[in-house]
Amino acid sequence: MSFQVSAIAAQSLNSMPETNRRLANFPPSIWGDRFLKSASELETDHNEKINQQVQQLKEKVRKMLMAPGEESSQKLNLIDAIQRLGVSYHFENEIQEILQQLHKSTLHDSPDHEDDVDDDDLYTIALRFRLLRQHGYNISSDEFTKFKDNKGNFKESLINDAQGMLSLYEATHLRVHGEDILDEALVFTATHLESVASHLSPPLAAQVSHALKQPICKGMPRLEATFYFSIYQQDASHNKVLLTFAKLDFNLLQKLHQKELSEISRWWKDLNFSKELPFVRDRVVECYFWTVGVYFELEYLLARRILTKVLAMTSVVDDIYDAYGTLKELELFTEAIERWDISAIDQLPEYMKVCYRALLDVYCEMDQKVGEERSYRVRYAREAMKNQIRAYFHEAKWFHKNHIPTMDEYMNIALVTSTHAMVATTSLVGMGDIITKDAFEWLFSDPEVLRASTVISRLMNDIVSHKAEQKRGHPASAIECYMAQHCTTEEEALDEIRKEITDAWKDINKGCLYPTIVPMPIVTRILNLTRVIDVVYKDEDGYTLAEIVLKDFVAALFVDPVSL
Ligand SMILES: CC(C)=CCC/C(C)=C/COP(=O)(O)OP(=O)(O)O
Repeated sequence: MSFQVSAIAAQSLNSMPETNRRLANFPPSIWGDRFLKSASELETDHNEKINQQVQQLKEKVRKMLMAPGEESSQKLNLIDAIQRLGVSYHFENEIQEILQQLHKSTLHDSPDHEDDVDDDDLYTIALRFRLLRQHGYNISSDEFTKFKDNKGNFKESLINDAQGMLSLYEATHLRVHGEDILDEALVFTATHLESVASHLSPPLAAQVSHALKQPICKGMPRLEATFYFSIYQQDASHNKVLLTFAKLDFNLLQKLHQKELSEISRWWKDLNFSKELPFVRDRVVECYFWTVGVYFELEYLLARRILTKVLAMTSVVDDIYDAYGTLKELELFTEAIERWDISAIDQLPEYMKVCYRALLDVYCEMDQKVGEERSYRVRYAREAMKNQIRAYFHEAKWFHKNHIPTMDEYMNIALVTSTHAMVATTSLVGMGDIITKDAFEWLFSDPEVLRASTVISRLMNDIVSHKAEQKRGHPASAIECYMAQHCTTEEEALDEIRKEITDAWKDINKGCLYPTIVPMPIVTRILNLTRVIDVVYKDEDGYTLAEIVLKDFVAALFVDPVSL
């Protein structure tokens, strides 16, 4: 779908002379005041009771997890269920301890490991591989060779083992460069799962078709949990304590998210952009969804508030640079951003003043909230935003000159305008003591994992949005640049770009393995940001066309409680 486009001769909102502006006529927000209203309803005694119940159930789950003497395959299944139901954040140390032990026994082939009679089926081996890789252990993929025949193909008999194939399929998404066996395994499992999906019994059939669209490791954990509740419930051997705990915990956290979203919606409404800047996308709810994809846990409350506000403001600035602003105005705004001083506001047209003031206010609030000791974080975040806006201006100049850059030239700038590096930097500002100056320096050194994540963000966005953007008038995207440079068709350009995305995921997987240069929670932010991209830009420009893509996801996370 493409939205209506018009280039109009508009009287500027602040009686500037008549100017030719591109208006994208973005679809309005679908949420209206929905999240604004709910704040007062949220704090109830009822929550307190549920809180107590959750604590009791949590202890029961912890005991199950730490119970000695179970076969490792059972433990793996329990860990997998805990993770997929979205509650592994309660048991990080316990899970780490179990997997560390398992990894040791896998490496040394200890007697414990040999005693495990049930651990050499495809399902269990692939599950163990996935869980260990997900937790940063660089376990070898060689073990999968035993599922090949003497011609080097995966054995035909595996086709009858849908559970095993699904488990292997999920494991392949953690592959790094050079793991040809997992490349082959992905083709093998995806092909056969597609052909058997419709013949499988209900929970497995739903699981397979979901997995083919959204593999676990690329999905947003909280969203995946909402899907997995019903799958797990239909499994006759499911653990009732765990399921009840996970559902109650989900609903409790949802209340907290609703409260935050209500506060953020209030801030957004008070900015009055719908009147002052009616030509920009109104997507504050989707920005909060994005942020919850980066971190959903209770402890990241401040980090979420900071990141959502920056995302919402970036979206406004993006629309001004991509569409509404004239080149002259953009030059003025870019200069004002370099100065980063409220006195620079005088040089701006009225509509830009509104945006500039709101942007600076967000960073002032950030400074106040993090306190003096952490104000260095805000300086990094500000630098990242300046880089971002410089790059926006660069793209705007290309557009006004009708310049189609080479791919290298394009990527140099477009990786910055993807917002990803700026968002990753800003995501650390409100986090706890684990963040140090070194973490920011690392981000600013363009590490491979961040670059890969940025490549995915830019290219996935371009694939789904370039047609509508070109129609309304927008700087060339990767697709136009690639076609012009290599004289290819659009389909050929898309094939090449999709390969780059696949390669970039391998870099991300590698970057998430120990040893990492910075603490894992920092790398996890980058991984989570990439997952958001996979969800938002999989088939459509889900951010702009929020009604088509994100509406149900937003409702699942912030509107509908899980039924018990
Ligand atoms: C939630 C986030 C990350 C908000 C920041 C604003 C933004 C750049 C959104 C994507 O817009 P786009 O698809 O128009 O980007 P581009 O102009 O780079 O194509």
